[in-house]
Amino acid sequence: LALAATACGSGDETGGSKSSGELSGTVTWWDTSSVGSEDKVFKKLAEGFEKEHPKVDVKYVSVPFGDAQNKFKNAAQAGSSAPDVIRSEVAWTPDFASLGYLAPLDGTAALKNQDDFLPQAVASTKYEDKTFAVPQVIDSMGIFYNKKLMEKAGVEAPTNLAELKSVSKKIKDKTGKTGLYLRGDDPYFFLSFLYGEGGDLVDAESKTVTVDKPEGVKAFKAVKALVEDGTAKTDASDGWENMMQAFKNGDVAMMINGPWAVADTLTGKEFTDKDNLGIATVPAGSAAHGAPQGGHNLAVYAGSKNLEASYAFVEYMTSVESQATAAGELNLLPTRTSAYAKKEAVNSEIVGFFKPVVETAVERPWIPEGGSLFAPLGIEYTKVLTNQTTPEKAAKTTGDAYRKLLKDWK
Ligand SMILES: C[C@H]1O[C@H](O[C@H]2[C@H](O)[C@@H](O)[C@@H](O[C@H]3[C@H](O)[C@@H](O)[C@@H](O[C@H]4[C@H](O)[C@@H](O)[C@@H](O)O[C@@H]4CO)O[C@@H]3CO)O[C@@H]2CO)[C@H](O)[C@H](O)[C@@H]1N[C@H]1C[C@@H](CO)[C@H](O)[C@@H](O)[C@@H]1O
Repeated sequence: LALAATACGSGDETGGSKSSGELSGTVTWWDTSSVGSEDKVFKKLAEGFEKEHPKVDVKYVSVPFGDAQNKFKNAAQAGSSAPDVIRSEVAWTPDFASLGYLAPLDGTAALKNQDDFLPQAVASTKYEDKTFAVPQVIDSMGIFYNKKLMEKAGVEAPTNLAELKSVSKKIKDKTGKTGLYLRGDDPYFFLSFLYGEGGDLVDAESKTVTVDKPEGVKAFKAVKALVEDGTAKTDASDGWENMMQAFKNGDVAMMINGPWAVADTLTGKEFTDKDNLGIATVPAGSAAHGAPQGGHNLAVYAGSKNLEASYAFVEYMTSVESQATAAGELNLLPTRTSAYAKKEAVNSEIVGFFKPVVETAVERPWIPEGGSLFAPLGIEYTKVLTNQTTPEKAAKTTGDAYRKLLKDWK
């Protein structure tokens, strides 16, 4: 497969699979999973596919989550160097599908036992009644806590914002540590507070922007107060690194995060005994209680020259067995109902905790613009947390930006 090795596209030179039915050629796969923890497991799964299809060469390419969406759009638009398969985050999928960059999968080998998938995971793979991706992982958020630190302070995991404040005060008094690390450079970490005040970014049903309603202002006030009263610490940049270091080193007792953070968390000195990691549902706000739905799908590039092998690869990587492996080795949540019955998933406390959480996670509008709502929100969210704007202005500015993005929405 020397040719395949040089193929930067989708195995044009090898022309893909022969009609003989035996799959062959190259499948280039852009994987956005975390390097150093998740990527090892997914690479190994891809090698398993190659063993089953010795004439197929999977070219594994690790692409950082923050770069992949635009990198794929640019490559697909240029019609060259786009991968055959992309790990497409739930909000990217309708965006790519609306641009015609994804192969419809209905009736192909990529889609097996479709009704085995969780309906809320399937939702982000549909566009104009066609299926453009296969759900790989689903996730939501919870409050991670350091049991030893909590015990030392004589406190339990907080169930609402008032308790979050009082628990953090006791932690500070008894251990000198800050209660919560609140990620300030990624607005996804604001959503559970927005839902907690009974708010949301938009209401897709009625095509109404809702982030600038009173509930949105209250949510911005709530997170501002957490930082101002010392309950939480935050950063305007390098939030992921700072949050993970602070929690892994025991500099903070709690962080709000998701299953994708577990593998990395367990490498922290505070969690060599993994039983020291506790996870509870996010704290409720003054009006409601909710966590966002996230996750990733596998999609096939519409211009792939090796569709058959790509379909088979996607099916393999989203199969019950592959999902059980990801659950067992990385505590990631399957998107197939049947995978939750596999022993790897049953034996994962984290999967057991998050299953009901993802089942009740707040649905997001799977519209092409859905992902674009985060950039303007992120700017205002970070400015609120660093005292560069007021909650009222942040809500209004974000709402105005949304109405420019979402034509004819109220
Ligand atoms: C700003 C971005 O807003 C949105 O993203 C939302 C997202 O929709 C939310 O769902 C949520 O994602 C969860 C995610 O569900 C959750 O699984 C986890 O992901 C783990 C993986 O699990 C882990 O394996 C590993 O990969 O690492 C992943 C990340 O840790 O955590 C994610 C949240 O971090 O939150 C995202 C917002 O962050 C847009 O969609 C864009 O992404 C946009 N960025 C663009 C911006 C363009 C220029 O403006 C720039 O030019 C473009 O190139 C950039 O793409």
